[in-house]
Formats: sequence, structure tokens, C-alpha cells
Amino acid sequence: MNIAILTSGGDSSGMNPAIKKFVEYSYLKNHTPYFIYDGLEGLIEGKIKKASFKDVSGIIFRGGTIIRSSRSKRWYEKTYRKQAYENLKKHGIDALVILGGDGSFRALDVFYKDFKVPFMGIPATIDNDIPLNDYTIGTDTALNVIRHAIDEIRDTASSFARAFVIEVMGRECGYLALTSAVANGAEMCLIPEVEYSLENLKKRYLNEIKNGRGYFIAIVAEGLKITDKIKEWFEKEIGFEARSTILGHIQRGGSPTVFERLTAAEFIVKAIDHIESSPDKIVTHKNGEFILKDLNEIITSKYALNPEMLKIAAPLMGKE
Ligand SMILES: Nc1ncnc2c1ncn2[C@@H]1O[C@H](COP(=O)(O)OP(=O)(O)OP(=O)(O)O)[C@@H](O)[C@H]1O
Ligand SMILES: O=P(O)(O)OC[C@H]1O[C@](O)(CO)[C@@H](O)[C@@H]1O
Repeated sequence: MNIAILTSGGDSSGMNPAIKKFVEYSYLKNHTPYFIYDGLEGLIEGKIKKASFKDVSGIIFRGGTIIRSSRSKRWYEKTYRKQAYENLKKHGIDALVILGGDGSFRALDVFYKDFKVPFMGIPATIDNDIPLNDYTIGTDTALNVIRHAIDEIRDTASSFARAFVIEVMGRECGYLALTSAVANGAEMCLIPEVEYSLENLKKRYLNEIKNGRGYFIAIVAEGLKITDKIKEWFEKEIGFEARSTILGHIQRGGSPTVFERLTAAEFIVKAIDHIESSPDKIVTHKNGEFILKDLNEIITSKYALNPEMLKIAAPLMGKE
């Protein structure tokens, strides 16, 4: 088969190892791999090229995506999707592999309904917000970038009596905030999915200050849009000088971790192995296994945070 790969939505570290494995494993299985550059915008523009081993040499340790990505307004219009379909036909592409997040899977859904182009979707976004799936490519590297940043902030935090409010990405999903709050021993974790109580946190913090607490690390998910409010709250209600840091796009960068590289390879192998026999699926990673799921099941479900992790983090949200 002629199989083309594209990366869509927010780039994430681990896309490059996935692209490398895609090329190598496709040739191994007697398929011909193609690149579509610039995501869905590139597909509309027909930026399609046969991929070679040389294209993917020396990329396994690089963050980002060598074939680039995009967010495409034009994709919502059928005229442009038709143009994309014509481009695939022109290059003799038999199937698509798409690395992206939930938006990209919705894009795949309309495209499949329109033109029935066989596909495999692979979850890739730092947000880790794909339903029925435990892991999206990019998450582990982003968590390690956050860990590193918090370690550095802690150096200065522990040298002053201050509160540091750190905003992490994730759109409407609190996964990055929840996981990094627990992994980095934060005093506060506020996420969109769970109601928090500043009143309870205040009681606890004032008590802790009496017992010698010297500084605070607070993690706030970007989706709440309350980072400045929490900084002011520390100053007014807790009486601690406060600083805020928005980690921003550094969370999308960095060399893919070992876990990232291995998982990316396994996602790709599962996708290529099954693209002929079940050409309309999302590869999910659930309870340590790689499982094919219907696209429709994914996009009509809601992701859920790990209840055990929520229990561990409950005190950081002011829950008794
Ligand atoms: N409902 C939809 N119908 C058609 N196309 C869509 C739809 N939702 C998203 N898309 C297309 O998919 C692209 C990628 O989606 P989006 O920008 O939400 O990123 P994503 O795949 O969710 O990744 P990330 O979570 O990393 O941002 C959009 O720019 C748009 O072109
Ligand atoms: O790179 P952009 O388009 O500013 O998008 C930022 C968004 O993309 C993500 O990094 C990935 O979805 C989100 O966490 C963040 O809200």
C-alpha cells in the first residue's frame, strides 16, 4: 500500500520517533511511506512526497515534527476537503496515518464520512485528553519539562518566603496539572474537572505557616484561567508575597524521553500491522496494551482522569 503520514494540531515531542518508525516499518512490510507536510493545510495544498530512510536519519532525539503541523480553518469546509481528497488520489495514496489530538480525530471523522479514505489515528498531544486511552504521544516529555521547570523554580522559592503559582498547559484538561502537582510535591493543584475550596486551603496553609512552612508551589491548569487571581489570593489571604510563571510552549519541546520513543514505536507498529484489515480505527493505549477502537467511539466519549490520582491530589484542592 501507499501510506501517507501527517501530524496535526499541537506538535508534541515523540512525533519524530513515530515518523521515523513509520518510514522504516512501512518499508519492512513492503508498503511505500509518504509524508504530508504542514498537517491538514498541507493536505489541502497537496504537499505530499515519498519518504526515504534519509529523511528520517538523525531525528529520533528531536522534539517537534519534521513534517510540521497546522491548525486548519479551511478543513471545516467540504470544498477544501474535496481538494485534499483529489491530492491523495493524484499521488496514489491508499491510506492515511494521522498523529494528533481530539480535534484531529474529528477532522478525520468528517473526511472519512465524505470520502472513505482508510486511516489509522494515533493519539499525539501533550494534553493527554483522548477518551478511552491512557497515553498520548508527547505527555511524558511534557511532564519531564514541567518537572525540570518546577525544580528550578523551587530553588528560588525556597530562598524566599514566597508563593509560586505555576500555570501548565492542557487546554480544558487537567491531566498535566494533576500529574505534575503530585509528582513534584506541590501544595496546591487546581484543575477544571474538580471543584476546589480556597477556604479549606487557607485554613491549612495558615496552620502550616505557623508550623514553619517557608514557601508554596501551586500548580494551576491553564483551562481555569485563574492564575493571576490565585497569585493575588496568596498575597491578600495568606499574606505571602507571590509570583506567577506561565510555562507556555516550553512544554511542547524537548528531546523525547525513552518512554516516549518506545511508545511511539509501538503505536506505529500496531497501526501499520492493522491498516489493511481494519482501515478505520484509532490505536489506543489502555492498561498497558495497544488496542484498536472505532473512531466514533472515541469522539463520542469523554476522557476521564485517573480516580486514584484524583484521590491522592484531593488535599491539594482543598478537599477534606
Ligand atoms: N469538528 C471538526 N470538523 C472538522 N475539522 C476539525 C474539527 N475539529 C478540528 N478539526 C481540524 O483538526 C485540526 C486539529 O485540531 P486541533 O487544533 O483541535 O488540535 P488537536 O488535534 O486537538 O491537537 P492538540 O490537542 O495537540 O491541540 C483543526 O485545526 C481543524 O482543522
Ligand atoms: O500552540 P497553540 O496553537 O498556541 O496552542 C496551545 C494549545 O495547544 C496545546 O499545547 C496542545 O493542545 C494546549 O495545551 C494549548 O492550550
